Amino acid sequence: MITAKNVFIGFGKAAKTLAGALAAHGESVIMIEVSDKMYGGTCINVACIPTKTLLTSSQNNQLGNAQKNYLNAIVNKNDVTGTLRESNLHKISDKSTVTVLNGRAEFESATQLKVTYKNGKTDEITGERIFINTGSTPILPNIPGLQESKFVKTSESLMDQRRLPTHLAIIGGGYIGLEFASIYANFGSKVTILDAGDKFMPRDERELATEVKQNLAKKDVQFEFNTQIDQIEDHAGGARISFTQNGQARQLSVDTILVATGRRANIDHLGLDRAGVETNHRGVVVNEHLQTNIKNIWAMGDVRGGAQFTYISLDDYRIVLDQLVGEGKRTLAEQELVPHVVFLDTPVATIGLNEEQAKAQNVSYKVGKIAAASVPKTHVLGNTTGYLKVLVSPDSHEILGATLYCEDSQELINTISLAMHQHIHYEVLRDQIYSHLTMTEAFNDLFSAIK
Ligand SMILES: Cc1cc2nc3c(=O)[nH]c(=O)nc-3n(C[C@H](O)[C@H](O)[C@H](O)COP(=O)(O)OP(=O)(O)OC[C@H]3O[C@@H](n4cnc5c(N)ncnc54)[C@H](O)[C@@H]3O)c2cc1C
Ligand SMILES: NC(=O)c1ccc[n+]([C@@H]2O[C@H](COP(=O)([O-])OP(=O)(O)OC[C@H]3O[C@@H](n4cnc5c(N)ncnc54)[C@H](O)[C@@H]3O)[C@@H](O)[C@H]2O)c1
Repeated sequence: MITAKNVFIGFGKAAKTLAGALAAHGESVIMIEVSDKMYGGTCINVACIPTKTLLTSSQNNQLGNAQKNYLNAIVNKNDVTGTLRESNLHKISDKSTVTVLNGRAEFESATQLKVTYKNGKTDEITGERIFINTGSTPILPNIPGLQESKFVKTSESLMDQRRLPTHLAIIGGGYIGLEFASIYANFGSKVTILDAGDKFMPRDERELATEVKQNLAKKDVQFEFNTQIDQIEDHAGGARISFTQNGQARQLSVDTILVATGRRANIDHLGLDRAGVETNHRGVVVNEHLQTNIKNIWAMGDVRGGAQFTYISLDDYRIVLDQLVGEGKRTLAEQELVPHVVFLDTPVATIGLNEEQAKAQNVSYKVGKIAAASVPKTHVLGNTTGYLKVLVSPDSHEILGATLYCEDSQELINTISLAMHQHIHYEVLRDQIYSHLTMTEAFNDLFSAIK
């Protein structure tokens, strides 16, 4: 029997950060991670870091042999994730009060876990507090032939494929579908996105969706909406996708298929019923402090069924830490207003209300919009695509929302987020002295354009 005050299931963003903080308070910690290829969690190893590394490589793509460029990028991506995995492991394991166990954890009761190692041996673990941070896993839709096909990949397995697809079909046009479309199109694959929905980027304003779609189409990314996939059949060198679109039967033959139809909480085989932990269709049920119905058990990150982002998992750590060693005031309420970024060649970053939502909700607003091409830095960067748009309240002068489709929008959006959270009047951003030459200086013109 191994005992610690704090036991973590899964080496995710929230777990590793909370484990480090509790160890810094001198508390004992056991971190259980099922895969030695996953120290640091999903983001580091198979999600954010490798996709953004591949995106960067694909943008710096040399002319010449596309397969060679792609293979070099995969090798580089593996180097980056390997380095970060190692440093993430040591950040925790080097602390004197922390033990990292490489095995699969499951509950035996509310205070006891069993860990099963690769060699079949097991250990019994007891913890005063247990934290579930097991992440999420791809949803594989129930399509005949999908599970059996040799050519069907998930985001994780596609990034391990060393052959550049000639024609990549992506089932699902959400975050993963769009980001992978951008990456693989840059490397030279033809890409077709098949989505069940009838709208491109349904959560965003049409003006944005139209521009993004046109720019992806210029890279030979094709879109098929309203599709219902009926079957996938392998043939020599590829697979045939049979689908129905607006009542018509259609087929598409490709050499690789990426399934990107969402992710579900990783709660299978955790023995949550033996601990009495309540779950629902989204994942582990938690209150606004991330406590489950069992007093000594918390759930953080994707597994608790909320928004699936690394920065949300990181904020979950803050909520729990505040309860354990702080004032217990921090709750999920802080997460209601957060930025969203889709990392395309020209990244899309949004927060709060867009103009269509403001109109639909009868919110009074003033709007400022400038073309990305009016920002000098976009010319230096060689990408003048897109626009920057903000909505402000005519009464409070606070920012209601922003839609930024331009170079470095993933960075710019954080300043807008800060201003919104701190209730800063838009004139402050308008009149601020920004360094030159930067994208941030666009705020002078953007907020001056408010009408
Ligand atoms: C392709 C892709 C790209 C993404 N890009 C971004 C992005 O750019 N920005 C962003 O904010 N978010 C992005 N996300 C989402 C982000 O990766 C996740 O929201 C985040 O990693 C979830 O972290 P987590 O803390 O919930 O747990 P995770 O990091 O998922 O960690 C869970 C860990 O638990 C382990 N585990 C599972 N079961 C057990 C068990 N029984 N015993 C022991 N260990 C177990 C797993 O092996 C894993 O290491 C992306 C996701 C994907 C798939
Ligand atoms: N930049 C980022 O922050 C980032 C990047 C990648 C992933 N993520 C996270 O990972 C999560 C999962 O990403 P995702 O792209 O898998 O999910 P998603 O929810 O973003 O998109 C899923 C898409 O699949 C479509 N779909 C569902 N079932 C289908 C079917 N049977 N046939 C055809 N289309 C179908 C949906 O209409 C939707 O457009 C995201 O929600 C996000 O939280 C974040």
